[in-house]
Amino acid sequence: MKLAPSILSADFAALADDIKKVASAEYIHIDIMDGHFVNNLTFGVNVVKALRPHSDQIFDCHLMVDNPESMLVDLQKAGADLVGVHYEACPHLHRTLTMIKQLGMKAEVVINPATPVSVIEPVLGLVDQVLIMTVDPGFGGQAFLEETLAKINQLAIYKQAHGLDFEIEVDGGINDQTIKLAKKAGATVAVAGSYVFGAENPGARLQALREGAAQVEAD
Ligand SMILES: O=C(CO)[C@@H](O)[C@H](O)COP(=O)(O)O
Repeated sequence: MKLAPSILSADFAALADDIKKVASAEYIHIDIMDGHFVNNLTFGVNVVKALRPHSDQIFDCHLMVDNPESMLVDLQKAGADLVGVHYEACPHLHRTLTMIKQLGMKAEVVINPATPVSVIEPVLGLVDQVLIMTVDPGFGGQAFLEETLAKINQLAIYKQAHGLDFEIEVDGGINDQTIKLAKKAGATVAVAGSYVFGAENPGARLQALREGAAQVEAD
């Protein structure tokens, strides 16, 4: 499984130093929140740009914002590799995902825990990654919602049945135990914030996640 440490739980005064502590991860997960779509405000395009010279990892930008289309060009210039937009924030989802791809970035669609997989079926042929939120977005440190496991599994089955090729990412409440449930259900990428950056040694936490995931076979 690929790992995506979320800098939402890193030290905001030392982000460049903190991402070096998770250099063994495939992705850096960057939660961009606008205080409208979710009730929290984090960082924007300027932070993506400032961090870019400090890492060669995939910058996985999760947009928890209204009107995400308005920041796509700037995100591309800042060095984002993969951009996730919420189904719940995009009335013209097909167009928004196409715009991400035309800008040369990988496109991801994100759904909240209460949103069914069926609503994104029309865009699954377009995307590089689907993010199934395993908590309601906005804050780190929440408990993994086990109700989302059925959706992960449903998506994995749909992907296989239709011969599609996208990663299935999970985000929220991931630790060395819940990563096993997510992998068994079919997830291929795991975001983890507080479990990684809340520890003295974030690198050791990544290793624990890898060991947890290695103990299970996907369904
Ligand atoms: O998108 C979000 C929260 O909205 C996440 O990326 C959090 O950063 C996950 O934090 P933990 O649940 O792993 O602490």
